Amino acid sequence: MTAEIELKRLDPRLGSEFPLPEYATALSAGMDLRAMLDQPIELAPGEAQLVPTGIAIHIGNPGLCAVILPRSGLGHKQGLVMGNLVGLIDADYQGPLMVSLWNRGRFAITITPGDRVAQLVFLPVARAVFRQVDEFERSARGEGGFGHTGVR
Ligand SMILES: O=c1ccn([C@H]2C[C@H](O)[C@@H](COP(=O)(O)OP(=O)(O)OP(=O)(O)O)O2)c(=O)[nH]1
Ligand SMILES: [Mg+2]
Repeated sequence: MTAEIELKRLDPRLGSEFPLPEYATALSAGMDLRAMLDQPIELAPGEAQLVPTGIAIHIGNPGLCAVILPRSGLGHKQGLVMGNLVGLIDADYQGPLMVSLWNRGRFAITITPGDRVAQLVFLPVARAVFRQVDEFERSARGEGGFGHTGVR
């Protein structure tokens, strides 16, 4: 499925010095977001900083949202992940798209302007309308949860 999404280029270096976010391969689910910093920053172990991506998007469709996820290489090898674990972009958000970069590792990480630091994934959303009931029709799981099926 493809979806047309409005995008504003907030940083003029995008589309000139650096490409705008794009899918790297035909079937990529995420497109990388760049750290559009004025100068390099160093994230000390444990530190988080809010970094602009240089774009704004307006999804404008109640059936869609976007999430900002770590890149697996940076997240696993360097410990560069999101300070909010996952960023959720509402369909009515029109502000600058920001990434919270958190160094969860043990060594300082330097981020250079234009580095691809996270990825943006568009997802379908179901909007719930709650219907209050007194009892649920019994399901196979019932109230079991939190590991009640064991590990093996
Ligand atoms: O990593 C992120 C997470 C969120 N946002 C923007 C888009 C999102 O629609 C908005 C609000 O996010 P959220 O609802 O998760 O944050 P909140 O703390 O509940 O803020 P608000 O009170 O504005 O809803 O902030 C980002 O730019 N980057
Ligand atoms: Mg909110």
